[in-house]
Amino acid sequence: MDAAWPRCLERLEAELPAEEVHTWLRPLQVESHPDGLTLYAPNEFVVDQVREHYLARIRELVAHFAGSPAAVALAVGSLNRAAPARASAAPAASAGRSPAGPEFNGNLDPHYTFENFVEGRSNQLGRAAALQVAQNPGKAYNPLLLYGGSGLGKTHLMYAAGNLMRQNSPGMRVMYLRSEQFFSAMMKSLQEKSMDQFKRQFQQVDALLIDDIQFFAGKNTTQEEFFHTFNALFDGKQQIILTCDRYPREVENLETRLKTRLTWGLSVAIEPPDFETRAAILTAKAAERSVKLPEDVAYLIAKRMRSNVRDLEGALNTLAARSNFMARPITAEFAQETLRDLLRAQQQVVSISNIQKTVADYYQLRMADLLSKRRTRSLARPRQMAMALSKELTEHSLPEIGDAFGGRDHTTVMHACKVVRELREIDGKLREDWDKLLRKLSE
Ligand SMILES: Nc1ncnc2c1ncn2[C@@H]1O[C@H](COP(=O)(O)OP(=O)(O)OP(=O)(O)O)[C@@H](O)[C@H]1O
Repeated sequence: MDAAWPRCLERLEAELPAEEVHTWLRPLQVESHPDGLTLYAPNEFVVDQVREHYLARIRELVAHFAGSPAAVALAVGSLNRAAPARASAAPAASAGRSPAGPEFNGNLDPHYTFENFVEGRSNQLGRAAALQVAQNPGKAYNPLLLYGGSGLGKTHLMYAAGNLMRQNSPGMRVMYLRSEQFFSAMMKSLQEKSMDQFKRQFQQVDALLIDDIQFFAGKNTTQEEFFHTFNALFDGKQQIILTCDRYPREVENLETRLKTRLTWGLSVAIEPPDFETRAAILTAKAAERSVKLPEDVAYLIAKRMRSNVRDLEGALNTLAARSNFMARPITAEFAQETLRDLLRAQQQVVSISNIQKTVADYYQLRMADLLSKRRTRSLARPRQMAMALSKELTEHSLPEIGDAFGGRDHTTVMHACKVVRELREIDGKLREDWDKLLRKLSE
């Protein structure tokens, strides 16, 4: 019976999307008996999801691998200790919360930590804020809201904060939920008239981490419920960490009072990583997976793929798999060949003229002025920005960029890149302009 579960899980991994396995099945702990298994889930949401969507298939597979009929039971709890019956769970005032229940021990992926998060200018603030919160939960910033485009590391930072909180205080009850999970659990509780129980779960946590709250847009009942949950946690000084794909005030169909609450604490933007950070992420991920990725290949991919970190990882995975499969080392040529379509698709996005137009629009200048020989400051700085962006975002050489800017010398372009790089360090406004332009051009 002991071997049945790992084999069953392996089969389910082949049958189901990785995310489902990761969210619902991997957190389960298994206890085998002579006549079957008990699967312990970290909380009731997981029990419900597993029962509803996977239990029948799990039963089939366990019977198959055990070679005999087998009973499969589901329960909230862990191998060491089953959870007390729900009804006896103490309603929680902050100070009087009961000791850590096993129902709060799951759903955080331990793989995502601060150690394996690569820091760069695009995520420096977010990382620092998440670290602060993890070290002083409920005290530093509440709520902490991380916002920004898809695949930029928001969830990674959120997990890292949760994992560090648990590492620092092993009894700490940290609950991670994607907004969809909050929504479906709430709907179910409404149907079953068990809202008290639903609410109690949140009152008992020390930290609640909710991912992708833009999902609440247009769902009024969920927003209402979340609003109350939020207030109760906030009043109890329980830490709240949230992520959103944009600044909450820009999310349509989100109640104003909720938008206000969400930004009460600290809101930090996570920006697309710059070239150096992209290369460092690739190198770190390759090392983590023992993939031999030469520096020039890391630079090649980082230069061309600017959209998000998830795509970078995808490119690395593709390279590693093909290199393994074909028993060929990863070289620049191999990478060009393997990632040809992917790189071409990315490269088409930005041309120098596209950059010039975007910069001219941004600073409300005419193209002709941007490309002219006039050197007034109001023109010179935007021109330097456009040149530096062309170097950052395209494959063109310095002389080619000079040519495209009204026939300027390549040393002028080099100087522009240097000026912009230095100013980005000391001039907040210019840094903001740079980030906004990068974002516009990477969309
Ligand atoms: N700075 C970084 N260092 C290391 N890995 C990173 C970094 N940024 C992102 N990643 C990785 O990129 C992948 C996508 O990140 P994550 O899931 O956190 O993105 P997200 O911003 O939450 O996106 P979404 O809004 O789509 O959920 C993860 O595998 C994560 O580990």
